[in-house]
Amino acid sequence: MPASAPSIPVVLLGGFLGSGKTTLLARLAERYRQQGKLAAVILNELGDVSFGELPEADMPVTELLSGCICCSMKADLAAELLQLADRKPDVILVEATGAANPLELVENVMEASFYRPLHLGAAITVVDGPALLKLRKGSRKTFKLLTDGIRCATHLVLNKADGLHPEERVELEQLLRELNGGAKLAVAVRAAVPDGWLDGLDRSGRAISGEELRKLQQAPAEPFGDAGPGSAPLEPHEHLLAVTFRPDRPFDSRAFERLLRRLPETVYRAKGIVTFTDIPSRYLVQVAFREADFTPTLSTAPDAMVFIGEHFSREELLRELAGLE
Ligand SMILES: Nc1nc2c(ncn2[C@@H]2O[C@H](COP(=O)(O)OP(=O)(O)OP(=O)(O)O)[C@@H](O)[C@H]2O)c(=O)[nH]1
Repeated sequence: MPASAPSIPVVLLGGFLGSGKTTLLARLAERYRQQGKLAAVILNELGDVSFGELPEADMPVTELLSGCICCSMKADLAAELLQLADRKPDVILVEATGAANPLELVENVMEASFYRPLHLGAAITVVDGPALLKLRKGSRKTFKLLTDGIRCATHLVLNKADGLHPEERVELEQLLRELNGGAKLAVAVRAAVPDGWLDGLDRSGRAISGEELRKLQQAPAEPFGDAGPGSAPLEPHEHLLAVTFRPDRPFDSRAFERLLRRLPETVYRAKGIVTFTDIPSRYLVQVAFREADFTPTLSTAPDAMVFIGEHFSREELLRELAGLE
């Protein structure tokens, strides 16, 4: 590698399932487009299908499906980063799965930087405010995944502020500052972060150093919550389950909505494309913590839904879904 080769910033977008990573990614991609910069994108999904949630844009987009770039697809991430670096984009945006172990991710990007002129420009963690309030009383492993993500960020977005009471917002801002006082914090609705927050996002100045990373890995327990002490060594996220359903035929929209409302609370995320018998358009369906969004779509991808969560029965869910048809 020539010593003078300009280093390409890698911007990591992490955050728990459904927190708003893709929403932020679309905003960042649009910002770079307006600036006449080439952004390359790596999208990672735990499930084996993707639903084209990014708006059409003239940029290289690579999808890594059926695994997580923090662990099982670590080598795929490295290979993609190296290949993309050879195309010399101005920035590489990497959207992780909502289940990724953030510290592993940071480490994996840093490893790739040994082989090509690239560096970790920023590690953004998007936090779903209302979900964080729920999850701190829930599963310990999931809460730890969330707080690890908050701790290792250079930039934090407290998203879905539209679902927070003012006092909850203050409480969460305080929690985020306690967990990571050094990160640049933005409070946002639909990941609409202020311009100032984005300035210098891809600069090489503030990135996590190896020493900081080691400190994070030894970080002490969470300051509050029912999750209990969190100083145990990093755990994988195998407790999270992803189930894909591919319907053979369209079904009734009302029965589907009823099914979504009946899902266990621990099915944190569901998304997909479906065709209904009683409505003409096909729909992109997004469910995050029981908040459902239906958007008409012109996608030609086949119908499929992915459900991600913990402590739920794959068989029971698939049986209920099959009952819709
Ligand atoms: N109410 C509300 N909904 C939001 C906000 N930001 C995003 N959403 C919705 O939350 C859902 C998930 O948003 P995404 O951007 O797809 O989240 P994600 O983190 O990329 O999701 P995964 O990668 O699947 O984990 C979508 O239905 C969004 O429209 C927000 O600030 N407020």
